[in-house]
Amino acid sequence: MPNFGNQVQFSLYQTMPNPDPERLPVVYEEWEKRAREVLEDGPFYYVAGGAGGESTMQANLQAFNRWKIVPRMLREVDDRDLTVELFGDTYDSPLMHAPIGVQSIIHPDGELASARASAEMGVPYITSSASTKPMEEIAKAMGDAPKWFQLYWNKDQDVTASFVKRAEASGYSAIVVTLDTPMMAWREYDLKNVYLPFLIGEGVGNYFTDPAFCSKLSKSPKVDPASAIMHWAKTFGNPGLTWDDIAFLRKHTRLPILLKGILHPDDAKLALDHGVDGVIVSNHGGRQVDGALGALEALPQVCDVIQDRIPVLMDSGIRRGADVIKALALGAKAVLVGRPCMYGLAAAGERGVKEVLQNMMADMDITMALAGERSVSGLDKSVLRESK
Ligand SMILES: Cc1cc2nc3c(=O)[nH]c(=O)nc-3n(C[C@H](O)[C@H](O)[C@H](O)COP(=O)(O)O)c2cc1C
Ligand SMILES: CCCCCCC(=O)C(=O)O
Repeated sequence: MPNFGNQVQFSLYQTMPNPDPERLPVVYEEWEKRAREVLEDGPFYYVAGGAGGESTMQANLQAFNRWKIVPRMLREVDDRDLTVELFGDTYDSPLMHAPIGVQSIIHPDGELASARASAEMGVPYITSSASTKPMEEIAKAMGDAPKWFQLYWNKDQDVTASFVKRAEASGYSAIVVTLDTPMMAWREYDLKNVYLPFLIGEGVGNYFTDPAFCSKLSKSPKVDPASAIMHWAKTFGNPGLTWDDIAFLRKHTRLPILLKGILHPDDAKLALDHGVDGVIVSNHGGRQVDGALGALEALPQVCDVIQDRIPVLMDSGIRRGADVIKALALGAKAVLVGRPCMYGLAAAGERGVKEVLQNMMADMDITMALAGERSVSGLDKSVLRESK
């Protein structure tokens, strides 16, 4: 994909001197502002808010400011390579669409719009267990485009096993197990707004179409949705899980397993000891533990422990191309993009998500070139300096 960034940049400049007044934002803060304009308080703050006083959300952004790029000159950066290899597959770029549930609260097309936009951009889409649309429908909307499945480990092991089986059957090529959400955090805005999407039936699409889940109900979700939601609420989270349970998952799938939510180096070591295939350094976008460290702060230590034996990915705070470059230079193989895509979805549906991903990819490509690097796989710490 040589000069991808410049092509996107020129197509934006081509509208000079009369830019289309309807054109979509380029600036991240303007996407967020657009989302604020179109969404009610409940959904907007569900997306934009974090746990407690949101100090972790702030830490995520501040962590990127602590690292500065030190550009190199005269390094023949005309042809660039954004591709990355993960689990034997080659992806067009190191960007992935983060698993995000309940997207119908943001746009009526919900996950279908995000998945299609990701497919168009060659960005792997990670379908959330808490999607409003069933995982099979999302997979179908994407055709052969790359897709992974994110698992919320249900208290009912039959449901967990069934989700993994359905994901395999519908063409997902990796399982991302999110470990940091055994229960909902203390989210002040949602409590203030008395807003929890699941209680109005959003985010249960995968459960209400699951044979194992439905077999435990006395009436089908269609006949008695309120009881089905109550059953969902009782079984959704699984705070009793331990590292020993990873063996159960390994027994139920041949797909690569990645653990999402790893921040502590000791947990990185345990992940290796338990034979998983990858880890994702993440604090869930500051939505779970208030007062936690920024995800980028945790990345170098996790990478030190992993020592390239399995891929390390990261998310939480990726907003612009430079953030991607910093995360890759500190050892991430790829990054997950979360809230920016959701603001794109709110503002302009599928087109909005595509625009956000395309611009981030272009920005990343140009920033990499200007920093003096030709390929994402060549990025390392030598391009960065830590500012005290
Ligand atoms: C509205 C919303 C819903 C989310 N739903 C899920 C989910 O279902 N599963 C999951 O693993 N992570 C979920 N996440 C966390 C994201 O995958 C990702 O870790 C986070 O958005 C990264 O932070 P950032 O968006 O601030 O960069 C959600 C995040 C948001 C904003
Ligand atoms: C009951 C907790 C559900 C959380 C699912 C969606 C999610 O991960 C989020 O951050 O919101």
